[in-house]
Amino acid sequence: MNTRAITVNAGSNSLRLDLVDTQDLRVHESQHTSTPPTAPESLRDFDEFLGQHGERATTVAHRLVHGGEHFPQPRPVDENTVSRLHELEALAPQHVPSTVQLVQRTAHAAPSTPQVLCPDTGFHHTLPAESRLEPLPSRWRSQIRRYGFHGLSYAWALRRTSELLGRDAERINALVAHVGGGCSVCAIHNGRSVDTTMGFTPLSGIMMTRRSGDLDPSALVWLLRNSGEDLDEVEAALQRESGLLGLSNGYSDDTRELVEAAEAGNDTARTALTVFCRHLASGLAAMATNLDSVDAVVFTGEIGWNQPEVRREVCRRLALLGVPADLSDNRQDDGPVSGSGERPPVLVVQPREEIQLALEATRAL
Ligand SMILES: Nc1ncnc2c1ncn2[C@@H]1O[C@H](COP(=O)(O)OP(=O)(O)O)[C@@H](O)[C@H]1O
Ligand SMILES: CC(=O)OP(=O)(O)O
Ligand SMILES: [Mg+2]
Repeated sequence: MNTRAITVNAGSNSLRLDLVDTQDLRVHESQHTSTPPTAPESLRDFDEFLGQHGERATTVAHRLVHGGEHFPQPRPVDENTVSRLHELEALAPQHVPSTVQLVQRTAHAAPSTPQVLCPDTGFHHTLPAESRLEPLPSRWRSQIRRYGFHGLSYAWALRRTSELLGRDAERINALVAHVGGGCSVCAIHNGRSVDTTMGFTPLSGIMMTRRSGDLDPSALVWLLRNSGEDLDEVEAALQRESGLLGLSNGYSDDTRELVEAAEAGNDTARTALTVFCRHLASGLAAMATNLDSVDAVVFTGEIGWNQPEVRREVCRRLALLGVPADLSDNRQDDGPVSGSGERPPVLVVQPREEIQLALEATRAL
């Protein structure tokens, strides 16, 4: 029986395509392109991958970064999908327009293969009202609420944490940091998301590699009134020229380059990293206020997985919560980087959104 799903992860700066066996969860083929998903190079790789595997795949599973109100859970693509997705484009302008294009391209390349949209917001459907509400007048609150993102990554990290601790997911309390191109932190209580730092859109919460994260709302008003830049220019700067890239004066959005520069004496790079770690630690400390115990602190996402200097600095700042900071370097596999017997353990989990996508899409069909 054919059990292979194509997974499409249109990130802000990259396109990840994988062919995943939904039974043994092995990845058979991968194509990762480091240009935005609708750049010519990414589209060429997409067409080639779909051409090779599209007709024989059981499904094409797309990561939908913002599910909004229309797509609370994974759902097969139908004739209304594209018009509904258009309504979400403004909420995640770096992600949803790419997904629209890739859904349409798939329908063209593999018309008989069912497509499924898997929302990154889905994992957070358990957020209680106190974490969903924004303190705004009632006339705005029906539109503006907190959603939460990186849900595919959190769902996978929870599954792995459960396997590593040998405890049912429903009995796990954890603080999880997804640190990649976009960054957020999530509090998991008894296996459910109860709070997270990203709210209405993926521009919010803690600072990221290129995105600002939260900003004093008055700063935005001030910029629009006084900076001489128009609305689109201000938005583009917050989405693409801020975060690590902005703080390092355009030097890099990549923590590997910034760590190297900081070690060679570049103070601007060091400051950018310090602010980044402060944001992550503050996010984790804030999320801890939702829990009465913590079974594990988990780092995932590309940076969470492969940047030990960031993990150490973040954990050093969490000493008051009893989080160990004497951590080992990178691992080849998922597991603890804290010493044996230290509590709560600090775990690293390789981001595997493609496996979670394949699992969720198969369930939705
Ligand atoms: N230490 C790092 N390792 C890998 N990627 C990093 C690192 N530091 C920063 N990055 C950035 O994170 C991105 C990878 O994260 P990912 O979430 O997969 O990307 P995207 O934002 O496209 O979804 C890369 O584009 C890179 O710019
Ligand atoms: C939601 C989000 O920030 O996604 P990414 O990290 O892929 O940019
Ligand atoms: Mg990503």
